Amino acid sequence: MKHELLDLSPVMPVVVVDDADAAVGAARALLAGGIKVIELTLRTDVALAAIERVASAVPDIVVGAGTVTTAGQARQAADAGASFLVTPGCTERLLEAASSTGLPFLPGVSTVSEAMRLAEHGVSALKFFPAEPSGGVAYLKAIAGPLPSLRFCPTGGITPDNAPGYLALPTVACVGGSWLTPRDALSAKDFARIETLARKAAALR
Ligand SMILES: O=C(O)C(=O)C[C@H](O)[C@H](O)COP(=O)(O)O
Repeated sequence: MKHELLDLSPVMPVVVVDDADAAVGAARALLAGGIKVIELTLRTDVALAAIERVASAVPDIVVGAGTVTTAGQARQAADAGASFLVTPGCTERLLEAASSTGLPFLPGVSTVSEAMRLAEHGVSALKFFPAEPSGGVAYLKAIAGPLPSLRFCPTGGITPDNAPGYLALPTVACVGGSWLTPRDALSAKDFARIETLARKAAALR
């Protein structure tokens, strides 16, 4: 993944959508709040349709696919118009499939060896997942120490309160989190609330 994509916003919103229309509204609200990127997770049946809709209806936001766990999903996300792929972990097959899409790829890692293995394949931007359960800021500091050329997007358990601690690390480009798009706000189509959360998140760095 090109580091520039991670530099678009201090927070990568991780969004679980049940409705493609709500995804479009959420993307517009995030953008209005100053967040220029959105990760739509392939956790629901409508996710691919939502990626397609957001990519065409909100061209100013960079839309990626999250929770990509199989080679088939990597191809489907690319076909739907995703601009990047995020995975919670990585396998040989997934790495191959993601590489063959030509899309920027942000694979999840939580150990030094996983990070080193991906670095051998030329992947230098990594999702640190699950960030808080794995050991948080102190743990990331320790694993990033011997790998100073890598950059991380910690995700999993990140909140507005603990985000600044991660963002202060030189190896952290941005953090990922679902708190900008609460499920109840999405289902109520409360986009004003999402915009307010986005504005606060955009000001984190
Ligand atoms: O779906 C994926 O690919 C994941 O890696 C999991 C998500 O990143 C986390 O669910 C977001 O974590 P929270 O901000 O703690 O809700």
